[in-house]
Amino acid sequence: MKHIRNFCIIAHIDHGKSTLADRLLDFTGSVTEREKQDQLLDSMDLERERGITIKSHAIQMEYVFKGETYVLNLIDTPGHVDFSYEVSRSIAACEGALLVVDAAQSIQAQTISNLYLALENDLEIIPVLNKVDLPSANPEEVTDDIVDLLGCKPEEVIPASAKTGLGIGEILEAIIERIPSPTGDPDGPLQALVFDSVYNPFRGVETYFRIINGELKKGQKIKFMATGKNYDADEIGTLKLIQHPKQKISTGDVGYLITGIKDAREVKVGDTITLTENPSKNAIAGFEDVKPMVFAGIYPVDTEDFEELRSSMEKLQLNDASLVFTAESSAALGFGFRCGFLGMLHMEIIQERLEREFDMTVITTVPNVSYHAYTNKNPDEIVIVNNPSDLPEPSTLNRVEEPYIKATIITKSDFVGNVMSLCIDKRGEITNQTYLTTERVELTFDMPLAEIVFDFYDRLKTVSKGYASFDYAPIGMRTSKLVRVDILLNAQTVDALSALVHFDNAYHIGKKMCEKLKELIPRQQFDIPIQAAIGAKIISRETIKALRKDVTAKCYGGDISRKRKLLEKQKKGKKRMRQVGNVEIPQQAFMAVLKLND
Ligand SMILES: Nc1nc2c(ncn2[C@@H]2O[C@H](COP(=O)(O)OP(=O)(O)OP(=O)(O)O)[C@@H](O)[C@H]2O)c(=O)[nH]1
Repeated sequence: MKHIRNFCIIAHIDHGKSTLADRLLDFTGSVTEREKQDQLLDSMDLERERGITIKSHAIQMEYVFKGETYVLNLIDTPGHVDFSYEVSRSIAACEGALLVVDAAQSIQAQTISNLYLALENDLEIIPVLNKVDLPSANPEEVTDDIVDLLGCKPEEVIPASAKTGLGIGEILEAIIERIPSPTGDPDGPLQALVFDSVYNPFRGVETYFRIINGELKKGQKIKFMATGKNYDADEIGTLKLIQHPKQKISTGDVGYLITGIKDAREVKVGDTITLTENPSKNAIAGFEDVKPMVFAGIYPVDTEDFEELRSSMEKLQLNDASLVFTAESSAALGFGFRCGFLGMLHMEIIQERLEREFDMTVITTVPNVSYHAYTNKNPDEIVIVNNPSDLPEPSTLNRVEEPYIKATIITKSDFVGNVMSLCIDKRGEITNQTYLTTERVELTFDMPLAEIVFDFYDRLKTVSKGYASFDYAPIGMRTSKLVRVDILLNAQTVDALSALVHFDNAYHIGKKMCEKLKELIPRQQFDIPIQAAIGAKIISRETIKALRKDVTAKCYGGDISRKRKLLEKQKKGKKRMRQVGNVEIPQQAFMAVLKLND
């Protein structure tokens, strides 16, 4: 145990976490030339393309320092706010963290939020000033920022370049000297923290764990404490670039476990593994069942593909336990699924995977958050509203609560005004404003999560010219005055276009929706009225004019009454069309509410 170090790397997106991890692997000789590939840890294709680490993985290195061999377990953490629970569990499996800060960009929102997670878990922080090779690097100033943030000494900050390899030796030395070795009772009952799991189509779910107390031997009967299920530890081992099967894994170490589980949902991140015989009394604190934050409908473009979509979604769920879905039907779109996602990025990933891996063409409806509604009949009973159409009738509605977040934004002082007006426009209430330096300001807001779902990132980028970083954490439900704005096309409500919005914005949003839909829906053979309504009350109207065939074209000369007759006839025809005619709505129209400000 004395020779084990468990650490993670925390950083803002693009500050060089993956590159640094690669350099550490190189330096410790953990990778052979043949295995060398850029960004080794990002194994999913999608991850590599997007250049972000979606799932956390772990890797073991060995390093000889002062004549002794140390085992260094690097636990990789995902870099996006959607996966912050996984970050928190990875952090809980470590004793130390490298805090990587880009020498050109300095501290950003995610640097801070991840740092807080690490400090909550009493991790030893090793600050690394990365990218010092960049011409735009500003090492002195950024070192000062780090010193201010951590209250450390300037000489504790390690200047490095994950690109050139500068400082990597110092970083490894600091990991060994500054990060404490694991503590724990090797003879106690087994307690192993699950910090990640990966689906392998051939071997089933691979569980990654860190042993807090006790030891695990191959073949033992084990129990997952949160799910209460028992399995055999068919294979255990340590994770190098490939898996190394072992007979035993002991206190303080990190490893993988294969039990033949075929469904990712049976292995929950944050769960505690113990032995079926002589189990631990307590589970490790901090387990949460992650709940989806954002919901949207996913429908097959061709209604006949519904069953195929179902089987694709089921397969996706086998390897992504955070995806949830239930069948639903929409009057407008037919049969489909209401899906729950961890956040907007997760939603995009699922949509993309459906299209790439399963060759499905799908329509996604406007994402929304999960609301709590209460009716007058049962004011204490929560009605969960994951779909705007589930909102009880306004007349029976007692109140609605919506999820709120604490948003942290770091920006340049020049943009404080812009960022503030954006956040206030998004129903945010400012709670704090701190000047990190004379140039850089940290703003915190309490904001409805729903407003983040609606085009927040893009607008933040625009108003700050790209100089703002953003992170958030949920802070619970708050009562809000929410109403459902329905959209009627051809006097028929299109349920898939409904949105829950704040009462004060409803008229404005309804009007904009109608205008946007008018742009997006192609003209057809008949007039299409577009209306926005709250309950029975129409609040806005636009009309998509028909592509009118000029029936009078052939009728040159002649008298006016004949022309009129033809026009009357044409009108009648159109009326029939209106009744039976199906308005063709393009996919963008379902997302129109997200793009009202374009
Ligand atoms: N010049 C220079 N570029 C670097 C250095 N370290 C990383 N980069 C570059 O910075 C970009 C982002 O690096 P990544 O390692 O992908 O960043 P990351 O923090 O892992 O990003 P996420 O996984 O998205 O959180 C890449 O283009 C790297 O090549 C460095 O020390 N110097």
